[in-house]
Amino acid sequence: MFQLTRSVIWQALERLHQQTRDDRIRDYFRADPQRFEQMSLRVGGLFLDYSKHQVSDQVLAKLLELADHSALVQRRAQMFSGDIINVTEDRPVLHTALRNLSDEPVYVDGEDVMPEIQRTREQIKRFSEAVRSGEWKGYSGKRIKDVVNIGIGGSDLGPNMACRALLKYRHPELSFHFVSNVDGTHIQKVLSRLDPATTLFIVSTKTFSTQETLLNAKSARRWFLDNAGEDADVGAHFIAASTNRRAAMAFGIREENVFEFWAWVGGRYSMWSSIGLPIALSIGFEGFMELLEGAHEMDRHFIEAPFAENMPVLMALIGIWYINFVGAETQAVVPYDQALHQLPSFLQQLDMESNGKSVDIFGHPVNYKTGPIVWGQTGSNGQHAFFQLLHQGTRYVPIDFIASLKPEPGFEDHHFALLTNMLAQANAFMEGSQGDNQEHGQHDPYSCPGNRPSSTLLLDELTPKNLGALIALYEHKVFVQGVIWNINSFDQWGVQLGKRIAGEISERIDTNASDFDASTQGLLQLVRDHFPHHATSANDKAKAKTKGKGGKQETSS
Ligand SMILES: O=P(O)(O)OC[C@H]1O[C@H](O)[C@H](O)[C@@H](O)[C@@H]1O
Repeated sequence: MFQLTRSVIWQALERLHQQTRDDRIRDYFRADPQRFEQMSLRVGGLFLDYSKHQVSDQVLAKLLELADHSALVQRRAQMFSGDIINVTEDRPVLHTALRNLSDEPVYVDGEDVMPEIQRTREQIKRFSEAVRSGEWKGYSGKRIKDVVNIGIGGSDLGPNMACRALLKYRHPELSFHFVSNVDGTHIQKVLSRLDPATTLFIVSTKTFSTQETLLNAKSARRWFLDNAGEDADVGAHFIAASTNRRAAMAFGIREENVFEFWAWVGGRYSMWSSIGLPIALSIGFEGFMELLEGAHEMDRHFIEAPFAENMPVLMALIGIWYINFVGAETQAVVPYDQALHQLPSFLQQLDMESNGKSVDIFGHPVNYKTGPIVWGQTGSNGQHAFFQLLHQGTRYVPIDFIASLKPEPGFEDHHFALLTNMLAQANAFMEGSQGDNQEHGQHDPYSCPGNRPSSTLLLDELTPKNLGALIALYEHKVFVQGVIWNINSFDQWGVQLGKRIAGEISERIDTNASDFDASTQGLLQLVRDHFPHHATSANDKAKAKTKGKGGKQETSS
């Protein structure tokens, strides 16, 4: 069996790490005046500078060999052409088809999926135009003013992040709200500010079985019925984005208002599908198409560019260098752009749910590190919160700085300060500073060690198109890493386990839970005291479930 860590290239990379571990990044620049030109590239409206990394030319060449000798070319072709690469769920992975703007067909089980994707796009177009123009009326004849997306995970983070990022393109008479947490205070707070007669709810859930989303959707419907319309009016205020048409209709959503998507779209890759409906409602269908276009262009780049000039491949390889050879545990993402403040959360799910795996595609445990801990928040706020640790702490954290060049009219001075702060930080992380006592070999509290690496990603402007390209870039980076680690980036059995146990615990609220550990039993007892009324209903449900055993297993998200 092929073992990644025993391969000649892997071992050469380990040796290279020993040889270069004391290299200073700044010395690479001194030795090579062309380093910035050579280690930066542009794709459409995105510019990546990856020169400030502790990666010598030799290391980069060896990392590229690692990619050349991996299954990347083959797996990339398999993904784009609809082969079953999500092996544990027996599915293709085709978010790229959702933004396929070429005339090329994409086949699943011998059938071209492009016509149905186009049909759904048309449906999104018609609906978003009707709501935006005011032609779509609520039950009392008023136009929609507020849109509430109810969803969680991939059914929340993508549209939420994109709507906020593209806020300046928003329809001036529409406001957007995102409810995800099962904590009732979340939905309560949102509803308290809304008028049911002018509110549209989008129940966004691939499976239509996610507990948090269903509870929030039911509370929203109850609020609507208590404060406004009747059952027959629900259809004018609730629509769904789901693969589970039947469950959505059982909820009271009209068949024509269930916006379909397909099992081969993973939750965290779904903002290009009907899950992106809030984006189309906010910025208009044309803007939504521009988002798809940006992603499609990045897809083309990913397919066509040689690895040495391929933005997602280079980002993935540099990440692998830090994770597997240098030993970094985390990856920080710091957008110097307030509109991108949800981006770290989005990327956290994208990366950690995809590559948080410890067995390879054959089910064998891996003996190397896989996906990093992804975290971050906007600069310049982060500078005044956690940057201290990055500058002087004992951890080694590679950083992705992200910013858009074009300032907001009227706020040029703010934007200038924002960008110069970002450049200053990237420089300071690399250069560090020497304290006065350095030469005496004493520990100096003023000195910063430097040699901390970063990438800088610049968008010409934060447009729908550039945002689409940015997100597709990270999707492919995660994909490339998954291929090199030989893991399945498209399942999420850990999350499914949590969902299953949550169901089991809630069913045990009034029964003997002795098969759970003592801690869970003890804690459950404390919970039980507060929910005596739940006991009977949970028990009934448990009995009903036992009766109905053997039913079809719910599809995963
Ligand atoms: O869209 P849903 O079926 O409601 O699933 C929502 C979310 O559920 C889980 O958390 C999965 O791990 C996510 O990938 C998914 O996006």
